[in-house]
Amino acid sequence: MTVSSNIRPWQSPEETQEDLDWANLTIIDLAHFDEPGQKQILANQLKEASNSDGFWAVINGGFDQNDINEAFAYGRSFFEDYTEEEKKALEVDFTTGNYFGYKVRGNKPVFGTQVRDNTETLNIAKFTKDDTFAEYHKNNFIQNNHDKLAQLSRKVFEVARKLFILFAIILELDENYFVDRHLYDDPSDDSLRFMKYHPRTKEEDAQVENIWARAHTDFGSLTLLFNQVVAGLQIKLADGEWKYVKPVTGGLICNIGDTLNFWSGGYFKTTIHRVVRPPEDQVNAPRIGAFYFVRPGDKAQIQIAPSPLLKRLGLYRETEPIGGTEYVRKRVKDYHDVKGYNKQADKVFKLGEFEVIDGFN
Ligand SMILES: O=C(O)CCC(=O)C(=O)O
Ligand SMILES: [Fe+2]
Repeated sequence: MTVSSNIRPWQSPEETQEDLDWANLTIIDLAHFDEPGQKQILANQLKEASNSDGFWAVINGGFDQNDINEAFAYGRSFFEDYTEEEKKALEVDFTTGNYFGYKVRGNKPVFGTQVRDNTETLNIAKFTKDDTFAEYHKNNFIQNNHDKLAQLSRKVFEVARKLFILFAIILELDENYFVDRHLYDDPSDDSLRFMKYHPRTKEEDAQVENIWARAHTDFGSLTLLFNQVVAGLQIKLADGEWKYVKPVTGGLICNIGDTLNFWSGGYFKTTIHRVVRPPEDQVNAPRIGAFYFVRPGDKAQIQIAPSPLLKRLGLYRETEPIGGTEYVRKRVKDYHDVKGYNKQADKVFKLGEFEVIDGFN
């Protein structure tokens, strides 16, 4: 067994010198969140972002660039310090629709070619008070770093909790409307994710239109991405143009997923995004990703929130509630329990009145 209580420090790769077409992300500074009057100010800023690009960056939510580098150091340790056998001790079983554990690289062909996907992924379930997900923590990496990962998972969730308060304020709901539906200690398929992209050759990438992660929207309520220095993540703006997400030192890049979009009657935008082959000066840099995905669980019934704002805007209607976990598992299964990653352009995923476009060109 590889014991790695000594995690090697992470050296952030150099930023690209290429002049890429960057998106203008709003920066939400949480430094003064708890001071009187601040939440309303931040809610106004977030309203703009969530209503237009659906992506923004958070700073001072308890993370600085050192904390972010530390998270990357843990991610790298999993991918590089553990054997295939140790990693596979906890392998994802997509037939169940839960996405906990390890997904090997290259398990599926892309766009009907011979080229295979280039990502290794580890999804770490929550560390709740009742240890609800203990069975999904059974691998050497998680065991060796249990307390640290538990701390990291809760700490990043705290940023999401603050954002949920702002979303409720925007919709003129009780401040805890979304907080109560996304409690860390309630069971839900949230995950702290580490991901590693393995560069392919130029020729291989050309066969799959240089796509490293096909266009999609995120399944859950909120996604937080630890500042990614290696360019490649692109968002699709309302005018159809793709823009790169620029690194934000010390920032967490956040975006709205399909469930929060539904909860808000479509008011909070869920933005299509993808990952393309990085620029040539970064293509061989290690592209490790660290994320937190917040997803509704059993206690969260997804339905359009009875928001005064949505009512005024004509976006409110009564909807039949959908169980959070039921939705998440069906969606994961539908997306991943397949023979290959194809475009499936305009394919629709439907559960009750909840419809999501699930494939894009
Ligand atoms: O790796 C990235 O930059 C984004 C990946 C992503 O969109 C996802 O895993 O949902
Ligand atoms: Fe995504």
